[in-house]
Amino acid sequence: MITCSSSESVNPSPTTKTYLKLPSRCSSIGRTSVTFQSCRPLYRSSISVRKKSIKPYQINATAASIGQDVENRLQPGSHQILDNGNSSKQKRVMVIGGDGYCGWATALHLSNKNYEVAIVDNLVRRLFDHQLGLDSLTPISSIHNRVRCWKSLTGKTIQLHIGDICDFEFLTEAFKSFEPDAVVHFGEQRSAPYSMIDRSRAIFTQHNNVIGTLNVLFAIKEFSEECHLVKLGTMGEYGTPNIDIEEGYITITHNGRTDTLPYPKQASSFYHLSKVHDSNNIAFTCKAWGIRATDLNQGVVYGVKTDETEMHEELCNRFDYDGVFGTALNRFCVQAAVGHPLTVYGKGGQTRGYLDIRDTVQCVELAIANPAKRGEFRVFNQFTEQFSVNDLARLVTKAGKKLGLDVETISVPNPRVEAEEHYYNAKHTKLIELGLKPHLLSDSLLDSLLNFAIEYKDRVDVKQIMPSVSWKKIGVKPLTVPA
Ligand SMILES: O=c1ccn([C@@H]2O[C@H](COP(=O)(O)OP(=O)(O)O[C@H]3O[C@H](CS(=O)(=O)O)[C@@H](O)[C@H](O)[C@H]3O)[C@@H](O)[C@H]2O)c(=O)[nH]1
Repeated sequence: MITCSSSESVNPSPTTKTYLKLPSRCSSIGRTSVTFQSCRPLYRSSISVRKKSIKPYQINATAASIGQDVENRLQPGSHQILDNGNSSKQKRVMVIGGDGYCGWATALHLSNKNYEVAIVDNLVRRLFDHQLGLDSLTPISSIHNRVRCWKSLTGKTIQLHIGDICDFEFLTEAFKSFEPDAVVHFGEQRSAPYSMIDRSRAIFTQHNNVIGTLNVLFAIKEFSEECHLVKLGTMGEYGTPNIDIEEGYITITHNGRTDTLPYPKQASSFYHLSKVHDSNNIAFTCKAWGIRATDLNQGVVYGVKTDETEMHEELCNRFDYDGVFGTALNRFCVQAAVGHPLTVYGKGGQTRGYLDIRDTVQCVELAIANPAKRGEFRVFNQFTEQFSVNDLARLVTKAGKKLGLDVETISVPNPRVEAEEHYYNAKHTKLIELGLKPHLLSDSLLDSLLNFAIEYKDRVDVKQIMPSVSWKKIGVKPLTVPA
């Protein structure tokens, strides 16, 4: 049994400085505070915004107590880089959005691989849950307790900088104090339904994502020009064209002339569009300023456990199953566990690239270990297998039957505007060439995901399962959530 010495200290230190930006109500660009005049409060309850001087807060945990189980998972070796060609130091990776689903798993993985890690996060993902009345299937610890627990188990420190990257003053502090060699940027509003709730959420998503990324690009240019940006993009940037999807670029011959051009983008939500805008801004700054960047066009992620999050319950990752943040396969597993019919939207022929969260962390590590060149804008399609929604429903039904679950499927009127039957064939070879060893969706993985959902099924709020956000009905009026 492993004990974690942080578990008694639930509250963060009173000296913690935080700056939380509330969605859509106000935001700041650089030192200029901008208020969206037309944005009214989103919800009936009022939440005050504290806007204070910003100092990164570094957690120092208590002494390590390492059990045998944990020791087995710890990684030997360290990632060294040459410093001015003379001495060497550990590679320093800033994980923006390191408190979220993919970010937390990645921060732990990189720390375990002996990178020096700093998490930058404004904790707004937790605020979305409070505002919308949602919760993770799994109970999750505060970020402060998470990093204390990690330190306690492994002896490794993860720095914590709580603040908003849309605030350039905060980001500057974080960059200057940490001096990253690489920045992994997960710090965006990542739900397509969230971005389609109402006008203010659409604006929040695009402002937060596009301005945040622009600030990161400016910070790299100003303070850390050798730094490699590893940016989480999405396969959704490409849409569902009736031709094969390439990795970022396509060579076209037109009127007798040939060129290699960015692959056409046809995103289908304000969220997915924000990623398209990001890609364009990054590509431009690679050319104009010589930034080195990798855009990881990730597919739909499933799963929850990684080697590191499994080490202790306080390291447990979040697992979303609701109609706003839950993604298809994770949702279907929870639905099967609680006896809710699987919610296939429309005809169910919607096909996407999928990957296990253990491959997300592997892919990010591979991108960091093999950086882009100065001025290069690299694009990798980050998924391992393609499935239609109907395929997923069939797989979960079969796996559920083996566990004695009676799994039904219903066709829900599609709340989105998307093709429900289409051609889909996307390339995904570049990460494999770099050494990715995929965890493909197997019967045993589905069994374990279903068992995981069954273990926590008492925490499921079935009211959150059906989709509630309609692409066509989005309006200008801020939507509130009934109690
Ligand atoms: O209960 C459900 C949930 C989803 N779908 C369908 O499943 C497909 C995927 O939806 P999703 O909610 O699993 O994923 P999506 O909204 O596309 O977004 C997720 O996956 C994206 C990768 S991709 O889909 O664009 O490749 C990431 O960028 C996002 O951050 C992540 O939230 C869609 O056609 C959707 O209509 C259903 O049929 N039933």
